[in-house]
Amino acid sequence: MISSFRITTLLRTRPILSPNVSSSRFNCNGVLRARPCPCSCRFMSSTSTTNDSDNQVGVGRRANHTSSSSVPRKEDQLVSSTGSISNDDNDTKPPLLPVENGSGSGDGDGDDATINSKLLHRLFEISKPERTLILASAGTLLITSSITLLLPYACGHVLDMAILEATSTTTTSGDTVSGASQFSPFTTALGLFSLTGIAGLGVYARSYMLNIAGNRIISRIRRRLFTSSIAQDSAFFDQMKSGDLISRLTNDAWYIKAAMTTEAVAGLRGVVMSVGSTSLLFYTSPTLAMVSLLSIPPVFLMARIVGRTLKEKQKSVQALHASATDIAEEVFGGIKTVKLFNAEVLECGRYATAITSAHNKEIDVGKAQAAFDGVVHVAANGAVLLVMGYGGTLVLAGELSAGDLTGFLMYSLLMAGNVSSLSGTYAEVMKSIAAAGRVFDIIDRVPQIPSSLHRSRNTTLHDDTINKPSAHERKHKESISITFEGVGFAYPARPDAPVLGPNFTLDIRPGENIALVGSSGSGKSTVALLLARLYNLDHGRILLNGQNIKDIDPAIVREQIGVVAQEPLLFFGTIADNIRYGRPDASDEEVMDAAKAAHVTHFSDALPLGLKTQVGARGAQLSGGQKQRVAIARVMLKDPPICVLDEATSALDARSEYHINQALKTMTKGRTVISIAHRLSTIKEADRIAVLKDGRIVETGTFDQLIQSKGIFHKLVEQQLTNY
Ligand SMILES: Nc1ncnc2c1ncn2[C@@H]1O[C@H](COP(=O)(O)OP(=O)(O)OP(=O)(O)O)[C@@H](O)[C@H]1O
Repeated sequence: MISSFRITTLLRTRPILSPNVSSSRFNCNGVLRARPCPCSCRFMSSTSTTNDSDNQVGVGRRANHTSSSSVPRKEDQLVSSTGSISNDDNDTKPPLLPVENGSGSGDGDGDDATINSKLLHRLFEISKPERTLILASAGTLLITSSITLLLPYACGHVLDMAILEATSTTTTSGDTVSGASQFSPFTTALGLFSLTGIAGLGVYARSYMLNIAGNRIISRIRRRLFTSSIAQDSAFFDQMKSGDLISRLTNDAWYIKAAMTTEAVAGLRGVVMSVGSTSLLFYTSPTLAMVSLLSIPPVFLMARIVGRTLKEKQKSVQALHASATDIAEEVFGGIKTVKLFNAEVLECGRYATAITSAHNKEIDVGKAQAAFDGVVHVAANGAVLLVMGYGGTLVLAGELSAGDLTGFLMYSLLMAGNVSSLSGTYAEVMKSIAAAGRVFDIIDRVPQIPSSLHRSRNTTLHDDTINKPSAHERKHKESISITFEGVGFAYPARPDAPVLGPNFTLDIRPGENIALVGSSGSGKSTVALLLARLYNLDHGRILLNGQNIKDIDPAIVREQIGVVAQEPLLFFGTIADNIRYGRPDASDEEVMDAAKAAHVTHFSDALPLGLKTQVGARGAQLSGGQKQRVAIARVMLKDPPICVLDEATSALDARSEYHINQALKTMTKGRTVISIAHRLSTIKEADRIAVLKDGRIVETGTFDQLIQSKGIFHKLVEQQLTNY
C-alpha cells in the first residue's frame, strides 16, 4: 500500500504532459525554459545556438522561424566569388531568374531524395571550416547525455532504498535495521547534483561553441550570397525583386545556420538519448520496453509526411515574405512620392495584403506542424501511460520493483521526448533544405556577363578570399573609337520589344563629341548601357578601337567609360565618399579638385561640414542639381577616355550649367564623348549629331547641316523652340 502511494506521489511530481500546456516549454524536470525564441513564435528557446538541456522530455519543442522580423540582420563584407563565365553573346541564355526548384545544385535534376542529399552535402561543405567547433560541441553530449541517462536509474535506486528502509522500519516494530540507516536520499541527491553541475558545464560549452560556429556559418553564407548576387548581370536585376534577395540573405541564411548548428546537434542529441534510453529500457524490462516503443512508428510516419509538406510550403512562405519585403523597401525608398500622392493608405493596403498572405501561408505550415505535434503528443503520452498501467500491474504482481518502474517511466519520458525532438529536427531540416535551395539557386547562378569581381580570378568558385578592388591603374588614356556594327537588342525582360536594330550601326571617331538625339524612349540611354556591356547584344558587335567588347574583360571596358546618368544615384556617405567612388585610391586633393571643377564646392562650402557632409540614403539630402554635380565630379575623378553624358546637366540652373559645361569641355578634351541630349545647348557643342529613330540612326551631320537638310532633327529642334 505504502509503496504504491509513494509511486503515485512521485509520478505526480513529474511534468504531466497536459494538452493545455505546451510541453515544449519545460525540460524534463518540469522547469519552464526561460529564454524565449527570438521571433514572436510561441515556442521557447531555440535562438542562435542550442541551449536545450539534454533532459528535455517534452514534445513538439520546435520553433517556427518564418517571420522575417525574427531574423537577425548583419552587415557583411564583400568577398570574391568566382566561376566559369559564359562570355558568348550567342550562348543559349540561362533563365533570368533562379529556378525555384529548390535544388540549388546547379543541375536541378534528380528526385526529391537526391536533391535533398545534394543540398545536405553542400550544407556540410559550407560548414566545414567550423567542423572542429561543431564536433567539439557534439562531443559534450557524451558527458551531458551520460549524466542525464544516469539520473532515472539513480532515482529508481533511491526509491527502492527508501521503500526498503520504510518497510524495514514497519516490520521490525521500532528496531533499526543495520545498513538502511546509513542511506540518506538527500546525500545521494547532493552527489547527483554535483554531476548535474558538470552536465551544466557541458551544456554551457556546447552552447558557446555552437554560437561561434553558427555566426561564422551564417556570415559566410551571407557573404557568398551577397557576392553572387552582386555579380549577376543587369538583366537579372531587371527581373529579380530586391526584397526576394534580401529575404534570402536574412531568413533563408538563418534557416541554414540553424540546421547546421542547433538542429544538427539537437539531432545528434536526439539520437544519442533515444538510443541510450531505449537500451536502458530494454535492460530494465524488455517486455515493458516493447510496449513503450509502440509510440515510435506513428511519430516517424507523421514526421515523414509532414516533413515533405513543410519543405514545399516553406518555399512559398519565403517567397511571400520576399514580396512583402519588396513592397516595404520600395515604399521606404520612395516615401516622398508616396506622401505627395497621399498614397499611405494604398501602400498600407498593399503591404497588408502581401504580409497577410505570407502569414496565412505560415498558418498553413503551422497547421501541418500542429497536427504533427498532436500526434506526437498522444503517441508519446499514450506510450508512457501504457507503461504505467502495465508496469503497475507488474509491480503489484511482484515482478518489478517500484524503483525499476519509476526509472523505467523516466526513461520512457526521456525516449518519448527525444524521439519527438528528433522528428521536430527532421521537420526543421526540411525547412532548411527549402531555404538552402533558394540560397544555392543564387550562389550557383553564373552571370551571363562577368562582373568586376571576376577580374583577378585565380581562385575557385567559392573562395572566401576578400577580393579588394584592384588599385586603379591610371594610365594616360588615348582617345578610343567606338563602332556599333549591325546591332540588334531587346531588353531580356521584354524580348518581343526590340529597342535597337535589327541593324543599328554607328561609327564614332576617337576624340569625337557626338550628340545622340531622338524622341523619348527611342533608345539613347540603351546605347550607353550596351557600350558599357551591361547587357549582351542579341546580334551584332560593338568595337572599341576595333576590338569586340565581348572579347575584353567587362571590368576593363567599364574602366574606359564614365557615365553621368540622367538620374544619378548617390550612396549613403559623405559628398567626398561619393566623389571618391570614381576612383577609390584618389587623394583628398584630387577629390577636392574634382569637386571644384564640377562646381560641387559652390554648395558644399556653404555647409558646415563641407565635403564631409552626409548625403543620406540614395543622396536624399541633396537637390537634383547637387546630385548631378557630385556625379559629374565622380566621373571627372575617374577620368575615363570615353564619357557618356546622359542629360548630365538637365537638373542645373543656367549659370551652373554654363560653368559645368566649361569644366566638362576641359575634361572631355581629347576624349570620345557621347552626349545624350534633348537640350539645344548640349547639342550645339557637339562635333556631330546622330538622330535615333525606330532603333536605327536615321540622320547624322553637324548642327547646321541637319538644320539645313530639314529632316527629323530639324523637326525636333523646331518643336523644342516652339515649346519655348
Ligand atoms: N530595363 C529595361 N527593361 C525593359 N525595357 C526597358 C528597360 N530600360 C528601358 N527600357 C525600354 O527601352 C526603351 C528605350 O529606353 P531608353 O531609356 O534607352 O530611352 P531614351 O531614348 O534614353 O529615353 P529618354 O530620352 O526618355 O531618356 C524604352 O521603351 C524603355 O521603356
